[in-house]
Amino acid sequence: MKEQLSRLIEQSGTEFDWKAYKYVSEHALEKTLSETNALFLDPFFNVSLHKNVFTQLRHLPDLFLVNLDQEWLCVRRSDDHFIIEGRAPLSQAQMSDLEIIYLDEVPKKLTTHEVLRVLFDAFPRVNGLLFLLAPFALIPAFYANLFNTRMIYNDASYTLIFITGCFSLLWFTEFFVKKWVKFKHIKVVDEKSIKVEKYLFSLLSFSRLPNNLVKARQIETNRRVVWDNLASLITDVAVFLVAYLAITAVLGFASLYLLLFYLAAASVLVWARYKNYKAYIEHESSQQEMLTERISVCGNAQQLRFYDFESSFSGFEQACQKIFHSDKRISHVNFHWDEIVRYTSFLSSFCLFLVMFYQSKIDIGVLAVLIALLVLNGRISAALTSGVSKAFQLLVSLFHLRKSLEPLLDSISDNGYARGLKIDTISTIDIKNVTVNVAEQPLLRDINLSLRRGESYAVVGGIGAGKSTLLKAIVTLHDDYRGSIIYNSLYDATTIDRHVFADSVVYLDMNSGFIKGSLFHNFYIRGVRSKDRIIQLVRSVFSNVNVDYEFLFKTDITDIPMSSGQRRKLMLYMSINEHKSLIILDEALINLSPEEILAIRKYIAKLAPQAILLIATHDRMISNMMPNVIKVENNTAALVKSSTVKVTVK
Ligand SMILES: Nc1ncnc2c1ncn2[C@@H]1O[C@H](COP(=O)(O)OP(=O)(O)OP(=O)(O)O)[C@@H](O)[C@H]1O
Repeated sequence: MKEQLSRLIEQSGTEFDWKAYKYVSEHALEKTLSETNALFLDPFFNVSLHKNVFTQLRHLPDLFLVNLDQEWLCVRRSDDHFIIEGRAPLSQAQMSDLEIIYLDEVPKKLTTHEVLRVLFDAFPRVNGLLFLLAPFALIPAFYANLFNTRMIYNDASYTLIFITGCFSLLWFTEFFVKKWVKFKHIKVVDEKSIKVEKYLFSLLSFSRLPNNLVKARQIETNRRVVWDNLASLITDVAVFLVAYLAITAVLGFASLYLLLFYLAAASVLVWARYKNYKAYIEHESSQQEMLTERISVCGNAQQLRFYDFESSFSGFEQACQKIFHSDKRISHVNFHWDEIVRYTSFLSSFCLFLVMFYQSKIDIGVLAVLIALLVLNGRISAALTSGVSKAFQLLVSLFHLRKSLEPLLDSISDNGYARGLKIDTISTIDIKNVTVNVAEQPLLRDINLSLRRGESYAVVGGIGAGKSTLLKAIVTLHDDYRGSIIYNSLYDATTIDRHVFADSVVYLDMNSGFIKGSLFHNFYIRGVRSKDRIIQLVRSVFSNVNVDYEFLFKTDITDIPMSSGQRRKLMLYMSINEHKSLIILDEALINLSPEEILAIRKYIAKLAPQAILLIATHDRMISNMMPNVIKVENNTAALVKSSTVKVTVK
């Protein structure tokens, strides 16, 4: 059992205290699980093991342990099959009603500061080896000093070749160890990066931030810069220390004068770099603006042809000018920086010569290692300038990380961090004394509505009346409201688990799009998993296309040419299935012919006859077709036509 548990934990990739796990003895299952649960160390998720019997196959997680004939086995889900190592895959029928153990991961509520601390903690420890590699920096110095020895003037050149061979060996050793450290660093960084992405991905749907694409992109680029720059910084500090100690070993007390020079040089370098901190920050923010501008322009590329070119370009041009301006400032900064670096290196040689000049009066022998000291001195000034530069980039990246993380994390609603209540199906929704606010102003007041299973409702009203906002509030996409929205007469909407929404709710509006990936993937993530059904539905949408393996599983959905109607129809078919008990279509039937609308309606009635169906529409045909009508007007919403109760409208 313990072995299988460790396989499950290992395969999940979560962080775990393996050392302490050694001492967990196998007791009764529940006790083993609770002792194991105490050992999860994941910085981003609260992880816990659970035992359960899943009656609904679709609720099975992708990775779990199953109790088969008194033996626990690790199972991975692949489409509709369940893969067990060393055994034939199990079918759905074989899986039903079995006891399983699975991992549940709930995102932790972290502040920006805590996320940054996790990023620092995640810095690959293997980079510590770079300190040990620093003495290799002495190789070029020793080698260059060969010219100061008699060996080079020896008649037999093979002595030089032999010595060079020995030095090359050392170089190669350093190269291979460094390469190994680099690969390990990249491997760990990749593993940690995916965790950060998983954390942000799990919270994204709870964010109310309009431009979280730009924020997510900022986090993506800057977290890597932090890890990479820290590694380089370690190398620079180590090389500086080793090379300086080597110089001290030769020059003794006199090396202190050099140290004073390095400290002065470091102060000038820090000043030169950091005085342009603002320029770098501005540069990044104008890059963000440019990205937002490009997204807007590219997203409307075809429309541009019908706009006035000069006026539409002038908006874009302003963003360009802003970025050119900051580019120019950065170029100036870098030009000056390069010159300061060159001059620092020149001055450091001068300083060394000066120290050597006086030191040679005390000990003439130091001149024998002049070349070695020159090389070491060069390494020190290179490490100094590179160190200051890396530390600067680190600081800039941390600034951007903070600036992106803060608004993103602040915008996450609290239910993103909690496991809510699980309900099998949504049978009623009661909206009680609800006042919905938009931009902190009441938009809809005192709404009281009861939505019942199997009933269909049209939601009508003028443009901007608040139909979409009301529908969003029902499915917790809009949470600025007073009053309560109660599911199944008992549970407040905000306390319902996200899995319930994924499993039981369809929410489509005009902006709903496909997720990058194959057609099959798009059906799969929306809960339609039977290949036969998918093929049948795809054929009904693309009547002239050969629906083969390539089309279904390989071609990216964004590369499939389709009309607006086909897009809309496909989206509806891939979202509706027999497990849906709440279907919200906010203007999602536009682009469809009356026949198609009727067909969709029948499809819903056939697959999910007990679902609560809400259709927000301006289309009279659709609202006339619906047995119940909710009218949103005069800052409130009320049922104006009902299949069960006669409603009188004043
Ligand atoms: N995120 C938001 N921030 C500020 N105001 C908003 C936001 N979303 C909607 N609104 C405002 O709330 C009001 C209602 O918008 P909503 O989209 O709910 O209307 P609607 O009835 O669905 O309109 P339509 O039929 O045009 O789609 C509008 O005045 C709109 O400007």
